[in-house]
Amino acid sequence: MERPGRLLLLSELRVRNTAYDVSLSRSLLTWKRRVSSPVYHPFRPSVCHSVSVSEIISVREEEEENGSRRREDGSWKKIKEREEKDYRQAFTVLYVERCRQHRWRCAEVTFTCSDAALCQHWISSIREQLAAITSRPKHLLVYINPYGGKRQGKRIYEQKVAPLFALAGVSTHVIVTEFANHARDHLKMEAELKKFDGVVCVGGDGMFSEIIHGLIWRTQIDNSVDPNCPDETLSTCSLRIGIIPAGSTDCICFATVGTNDPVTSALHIIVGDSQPMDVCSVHHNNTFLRYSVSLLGYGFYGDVLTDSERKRWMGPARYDLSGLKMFLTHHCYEGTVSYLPARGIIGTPRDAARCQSGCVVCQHNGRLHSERAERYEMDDTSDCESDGEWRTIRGKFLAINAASMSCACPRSPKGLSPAAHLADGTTDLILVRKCSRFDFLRHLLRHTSKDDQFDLTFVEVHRVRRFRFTPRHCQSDSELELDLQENGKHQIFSQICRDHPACGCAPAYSSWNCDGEILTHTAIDVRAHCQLIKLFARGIEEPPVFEDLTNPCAI
Ligand SMILES: CCCCCCCCCCCCC/C=C/[C@@H](O)[C@H](COP(=O)(O)O)NC(=O)CCCCC
Ligand SMILES: Nc1ncnc2c1ncn2[C@@H]1O[C@H](COP(=O)(O)OP(=O)(O)O)[C@@H](O)[C@H]1O
Ligand SMILES: [Ca+2]
Repeated sequence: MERPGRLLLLSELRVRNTAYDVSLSRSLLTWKRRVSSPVYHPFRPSVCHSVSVSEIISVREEEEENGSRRREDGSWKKIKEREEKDYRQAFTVLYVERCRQHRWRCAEVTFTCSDAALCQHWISSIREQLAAITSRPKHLLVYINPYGGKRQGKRIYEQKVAPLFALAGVSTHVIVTEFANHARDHLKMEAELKKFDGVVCVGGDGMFSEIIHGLIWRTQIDNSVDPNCPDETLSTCSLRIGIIPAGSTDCICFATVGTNDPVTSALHIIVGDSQPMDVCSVHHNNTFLRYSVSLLGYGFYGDVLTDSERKRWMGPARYDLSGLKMFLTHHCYEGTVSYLPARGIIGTPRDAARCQSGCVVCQHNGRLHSERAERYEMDDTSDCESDGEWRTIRGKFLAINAASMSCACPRSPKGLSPAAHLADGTTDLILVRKCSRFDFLRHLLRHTSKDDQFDLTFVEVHRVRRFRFTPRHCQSDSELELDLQENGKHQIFSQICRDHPACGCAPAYSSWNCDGEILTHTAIDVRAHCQLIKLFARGIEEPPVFEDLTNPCAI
């Protein structure tokens, strides 16, 4: 919490008919109960509240008519003659209140004063402070997927989000999508982006994916960048994106805000938070396929997604059923993974520390990345190819996953890669080699417990800037020959496995799950782009240990 700084206003006002010293500085609104007697009173401790100006949602003048005051819901409350005789002028401050598990709520406090001019002075002073915050959005473009998750997107927006935007004076242009890719194409070709301060996505990870595809594509075209070239340095998108969770997994919202709660997300949008985020571009043979911000998964997660699409009618529960089915199926896939390790950065995928609000790892690695990009631009060489040495791994895998962020979600609150960073310009490449069903179950279960899912002999994890994958059936003859020379014996076993599918590594083909969408190709080239987009979020906040120590009133 910030220190109050120079006071702009200090008055004696009342809250529920009790006298308070209320002060306003550029950073804080504080109200402290007046102590009538200097004698220490154990049952009536000095009560002090403070709220950061940056977390005030709005201020409302309370109307008074015939001795009654209008409540927030529009009903009228009689003013008690005896109690508030001289305190009939009132204003209400609406502000962010933190609840359990990273949830935010809109709380309010009503101050009464004896003097109409003083009341107006308070209202206008708070409004002036709010108007001076330039990072707050005033006009938003909202896309609602009415069919995401439990099909509640429209209701969630209308009942929980729109009233908060109205309170905060945020105007909106709302589009309820009519078909898949409606939002993406509207952003790509039609939307008048100059009119807006941000885009809001009401839906799940798949819907968010549509939004970033529209925005990133449009930004590249506007800046004459060729999105088909995997070596191009992409232009960063200026518009921030807000996510109102209304999908099935909602991992991007969970991993950037800490909870899947529409009110919390709406409040992060209103206060104008900003969280940069890495984006991976996925290419096949120098042709652009898709962008990914969370999970790129081949094998297990690709198969779960493919199977679950046929069960969409079940809603979010489809993933549990398909997850169980694919676990029992236990397919393994052969292929070659090559990757470019991230060099010079701080942080590893095995760190105990997590990416949090104001993360120093993201700041440091982000700076490093832009310095390098500037240097490479002057040298006119591609940053990726000259960045280090490629390493290659051939083998049979149950899953090949790349997590550009933790991918924390209600199913796995620590995520697929708990120490991954939102904005460090890297992705964590997780290789789960062929193992028994029992071992794979141990690995999966560790996503839901404190145990380290990477501390198993058949799992390896690398923090990378770029990687390529070629499934065995797409390898060229020369690559296959190289395989044979390197691994002749192993190839003979491969043949035996093919003839006996029960062993679990029959040459089945998987697909890539790219943020919840199935990719059309399996041989891919993936590159992490540091901080390409920004969200209306602030990363995961550390819960306060001792509330009072953070409260300036207590110091
Ligand atoms: C026996 C216990 C097994 C527990 C395993 C839990 C591991 C869960 C990790 C989930 C990571 C999810 C990463 C996010 C993926 C989403 O992009 C994608 C689409 O989401 P949406 O558009 O909202 O539907 N969701 C999935 O692919 C679902 C994966 C579920 C795997 C069980
Ligand atoms: N109006 C619509 N009709 C059908 N599909 C849509 C519509 N709007 C968006 N979609 C698509 O629905 C898919 C799933 O959306 P999403 O909001 O992520 O829900 P879920 O999390 O349940 O998968 C996305 O691929 C998106 O492109
Ligand atoms: Ca990252």
